[in-house]
Amino acid sequence: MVSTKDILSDTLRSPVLIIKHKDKLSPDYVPNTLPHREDKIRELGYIFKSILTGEGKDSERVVIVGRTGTGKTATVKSFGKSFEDIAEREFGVKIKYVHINCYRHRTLYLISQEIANALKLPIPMRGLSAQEVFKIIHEYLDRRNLHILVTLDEFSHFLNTTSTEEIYFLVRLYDEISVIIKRISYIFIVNDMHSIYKLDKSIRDHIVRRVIEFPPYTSNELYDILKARVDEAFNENSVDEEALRYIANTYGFDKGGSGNARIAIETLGLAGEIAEKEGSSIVLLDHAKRANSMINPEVQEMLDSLLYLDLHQLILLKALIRLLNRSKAEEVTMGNLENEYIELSHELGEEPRKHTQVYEYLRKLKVIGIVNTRQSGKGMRGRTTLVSLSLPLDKRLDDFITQQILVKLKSKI
Ligand SMILES: Nc1ncnc2c1ncn2[C@@H]1O[C@H](COP(=O)(O)OP(=O)(O)OP(=O)(O)O)[C@@H](O)[C@H]1O
Repeated sequence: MVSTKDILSDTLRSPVLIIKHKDKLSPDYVPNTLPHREDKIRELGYIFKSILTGEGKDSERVVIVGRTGTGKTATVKSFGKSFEDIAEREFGVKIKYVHINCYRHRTLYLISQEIANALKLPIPMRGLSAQEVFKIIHEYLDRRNLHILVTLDEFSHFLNTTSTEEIYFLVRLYDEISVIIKRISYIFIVNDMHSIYKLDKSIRDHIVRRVIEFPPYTSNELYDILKARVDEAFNENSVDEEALRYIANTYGFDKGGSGNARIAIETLGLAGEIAEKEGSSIVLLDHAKRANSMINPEVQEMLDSLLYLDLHQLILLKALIRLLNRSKAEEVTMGNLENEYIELSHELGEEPRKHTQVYEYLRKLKVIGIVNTRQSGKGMRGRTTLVSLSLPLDKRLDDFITQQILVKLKSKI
């Protein structure tokens, strides 16, 4: 038996856990709600409705196109599962949703096997061709009065590696096998239309009937997605608003980011882990910044672009770092930054640039993405620009900038 004292002692000494359900942060997890993809689910519903009402005699097809991390897989999987349920419950129609990743299954044969597996359909051991397997599948669907909706995710891998005959067979299935009811419909997922447009028209027209585009997420959209994920995966009140906003702004397409929800969620998860490791009970802005610099591929590009900055742009950046270090604040006013810049310029034997020029430098640093600016809200006298660093204050970054300044100063002599 463990004593109350021991239990309590263990509990009090054990690290603070911020993340409640780690699995809900995994890239494979499909949440119940998909903010900002509701209209896409509706569109899919309209397209495949004809299978339920029996009015469509054709095999339905739709192409889903969008950059990486725009929710294509999650949305389609979520749609497929609900579609199966509602079809049976409310319409008495049996539909099986089958999701196949063409990166893993990039031949017609492997695709036919995956469909058979999903239907739990035993395929005779003797070597059947993919075409024969498709016929057996169709006979089975007829016998069971079943439809299947097959999603071919990462479809470009199939198009780029398989033979024209196989592509032709897959998409012109009903020219090859004669049936009364066409029971197989498709969703094709691609990152761009390139691999489809280069196909012969006789194939392409059987793929591109309808297209649904998934645009990259804006920062406000990412914010809603992250917020919903925080509610599912984290303990209550354990993620600071600022941290969330920072991640959303970093990846928001409208702010120059990639609009990729996967990386945004990954950053959130890592920020949670960093905070936990440090014994913090809340994920703060600095945790998010550090997570970002570990994950974001754009950070390296940002550092590379520092090599192209002018001497005075670098001095301004160094002044910002010095001021942030000294004040231990997250952001500084433009006025203070300018004073620091003037002081540092004098220390380096440089004539400080004019006010308007300094503003121009700041704009450049903002475009690169290394600094953020915002207007102060109420509470400060007048409105002033507040400047912060978008990377964590890190000694390596500081040293790198100092070194670049020295290089530039030397090359002037
Ligand atoms: N609207 C959303 N709401 C909640 N989570 C989302 C949303 N969109 C994407 N996600 C999450 O972001 C991650 C990436 O999404 P998903 O895999 O669906 O993107 P994708 O467009 O299929 O990317 P890829 O082209 O790289 O396969 C997943 O973890 C998914 O759950």
